Amino acid sequence: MPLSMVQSPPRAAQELGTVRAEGAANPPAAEEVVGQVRPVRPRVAQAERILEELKAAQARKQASAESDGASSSRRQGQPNLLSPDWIQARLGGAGFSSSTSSSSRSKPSAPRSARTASAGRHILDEEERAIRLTMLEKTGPRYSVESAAAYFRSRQVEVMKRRITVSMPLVSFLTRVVLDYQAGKEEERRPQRAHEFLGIIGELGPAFIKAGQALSSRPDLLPAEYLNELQKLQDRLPPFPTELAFKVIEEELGRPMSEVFEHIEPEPVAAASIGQVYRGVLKTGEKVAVKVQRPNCEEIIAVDIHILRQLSGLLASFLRLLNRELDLRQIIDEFGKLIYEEIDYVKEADNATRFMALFGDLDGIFVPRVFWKHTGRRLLVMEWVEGQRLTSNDLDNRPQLVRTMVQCSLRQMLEEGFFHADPHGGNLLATPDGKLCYLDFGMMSEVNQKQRYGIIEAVIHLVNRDFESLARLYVRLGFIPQEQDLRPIIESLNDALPDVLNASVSELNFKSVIDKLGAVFYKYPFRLPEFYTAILRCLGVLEGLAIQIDPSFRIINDAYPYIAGRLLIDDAPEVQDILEVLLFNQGEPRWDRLENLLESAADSKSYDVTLALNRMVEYILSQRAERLRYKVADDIVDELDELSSDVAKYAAGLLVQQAQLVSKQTGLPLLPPFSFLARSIPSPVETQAMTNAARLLSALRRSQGFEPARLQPAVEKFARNPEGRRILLEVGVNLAERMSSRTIRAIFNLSDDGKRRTGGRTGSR
Ligand SMILES: Nc1ncnc2c1ncn2[C@@H]1O[C@H](COP(=O)(O)OP(=O)(O)OP(=O)(O)O)[C@@H](O)[C@H]1O
Repeated sequence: MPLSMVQSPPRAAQELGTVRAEGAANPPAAEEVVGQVRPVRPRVAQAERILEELKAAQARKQASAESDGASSSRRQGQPNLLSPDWIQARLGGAGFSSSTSSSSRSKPSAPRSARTASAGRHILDEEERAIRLTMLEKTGPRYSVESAAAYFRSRQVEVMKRRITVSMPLVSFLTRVVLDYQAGKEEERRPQRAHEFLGIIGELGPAFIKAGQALSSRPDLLPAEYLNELQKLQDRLPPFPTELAFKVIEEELGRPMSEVFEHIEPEPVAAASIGQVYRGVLKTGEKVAVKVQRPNCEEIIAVDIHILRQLSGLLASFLRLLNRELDLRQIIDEFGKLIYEEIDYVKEADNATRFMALFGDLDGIFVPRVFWKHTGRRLLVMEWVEGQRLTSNDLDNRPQLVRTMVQCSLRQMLEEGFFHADPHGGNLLATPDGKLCYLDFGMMSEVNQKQRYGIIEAVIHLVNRDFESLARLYVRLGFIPQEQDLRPIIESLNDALPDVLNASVSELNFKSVIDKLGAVFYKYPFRLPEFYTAILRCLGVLEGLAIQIDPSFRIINDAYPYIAGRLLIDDAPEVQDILEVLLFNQGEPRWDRLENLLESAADSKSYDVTLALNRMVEYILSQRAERLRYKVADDIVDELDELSSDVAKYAAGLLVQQAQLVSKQTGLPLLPPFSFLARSIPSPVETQAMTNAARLLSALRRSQGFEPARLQPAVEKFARNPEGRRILLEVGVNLAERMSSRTIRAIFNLSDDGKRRTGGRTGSR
């Protein structure tokens, strides 16, 4: 693969950056750019001196705080040592903005909790990050169509050569597919063509490999055969020469490597499309992983995206012949933004720092620390982690590691909304002390609160096979256009999923659900946002990895209890909306679903049943449940009435049975009242109402946080509320009425079959 196809001048990336920063229509000539020197060197010494001062001051501050128990430094008028302003002032302030604004694309600085969360081990990371950012270029590489166009205007010949290399295999491939289509053989030949496509993409270099990987999780764009082939794309390329890597390291450090590293092994431990990783030791003694970007990586990627955009019209006309209408430019631009994030190692370091702050202290999780002081846009220095691959047979705690991995991923996606979107085997290690270590923070994804609720809702509808609600949710989330007729989609979902979902929750294989859903996404005009495809990919990868370790593993087995627990304890209005859709059908309670939810949630560690019951009380008393609560109360009366009658009959039947046994063993006649009861009471059989109640009680008892005493405040709250009192009174009176009428009927031996309710829990099953 001609990686060096576009040989740019040494500072071409900087030039791209210059054009970006200035938004100039005419790019500066390459020679002018080569002459630019970044003001890194003098600042290194200066900033390091400041860092030393800062560390010393920090130590003094801590010591004084420990001795007098107060943060006296502030009171004595000392500056806030962490403030970017202070750092900037010490640097002379020339043209550098504050740490957080110095990179407009960077995530906000790791939250303060980062320091408390990972206290001790990483106390100075944030300060080092702030200092380091003042030394780096203001912004990292940023995807800009205009800047690329301006840059490549003066490099037409190189672009043309690359364009021929790229377009030949792509156009010839698409021609073959169109011919298949016209011959009515496209579906039949799809697996073969998908395989050819994989070969072509793999040969075209980093931008295409990354694009192929991104496409592999886009069921709305490609059929399953292509997705499956593209998922095999190996992000492994032959390593580039170590001398070049060391050159990049020195450029990024702004000084000789020997000033920072005691030693770096000459052979990389891994080489991927964007960079390669070396193992080394810092002068200060720490073992580190040194990730170095391929030389000219930004230009290699920029030219390919530029060419893809140029070819988009032609490619789209091929797709039209296949009856696919796609906005290729928009898709390419989305991809461009993603890949540009990946080639900025400061962004990756930011991700790692943020990830550590959020998850580094969780039980069983390890996140390596970033050495900010030595990290740059093309160089990432991280703590070296000794560990084995998760799939290694030598590990004896693999099932535990899998559970930790799944629980941590769910927490990332559904609680914090910041998740590792590429948790494959190479990015997860098992450490010698039994922890799960995450590596490679280049591909992270974010989900906002609303989207998180959307995911929870989608899983709930899927598990309950409520495809109508699922389709409506997709419209609400903007995956399907508003005007789309939903009936065929609901039908397709129904047709596609019953086989899969007929399995019990514990047998449900997530990959097959994704595949079947994917077929529907492909057939109808779905446009899936990045967060959703990232989640599907992440869950699919997790399940695949987990199954390698434990073939019986089903991700939904761990995910559903977690989601059920979240639903029951979260009091956000969005969650109440989901619960209403789930638990009521046109005002009729669906008790079986509540029961399933409570049962599933019982297996979740992050769920507290007392909290859930309190939430239910609050909900029932709330304004929004006004129309539902009396229906709920009626059903409870039915249920208790039926249950008490069944239990009484069962107990009486049991007594009679025992008496009959004794009479048989002793030869004595059956005495009253047993002789009387034996005529009217059938032998004891556990009824549906009793089974349900037993299941419910057992689920409550096994739930985290179940303590009857803790329920008291909720009960009191209910009883003190006027509406609650009215409901209690109504339940009490109705129940008493039913019971007395039942007793009278029993005494006079009248049948009560006609009185049995038809609705309620058992009735709605
Ligand atoms: N901190 C570390 N400690 C030990 N090994 C590491 C560390 N970081 C990276 N590695 C090794 O280098 C390999 C590649 O690292 P990483 O995944 O970060 O690179 P990449 O270029 O982004 O690759 P890809 O995206 O294909 O996974 C890892 O699979 C691991 O073997």
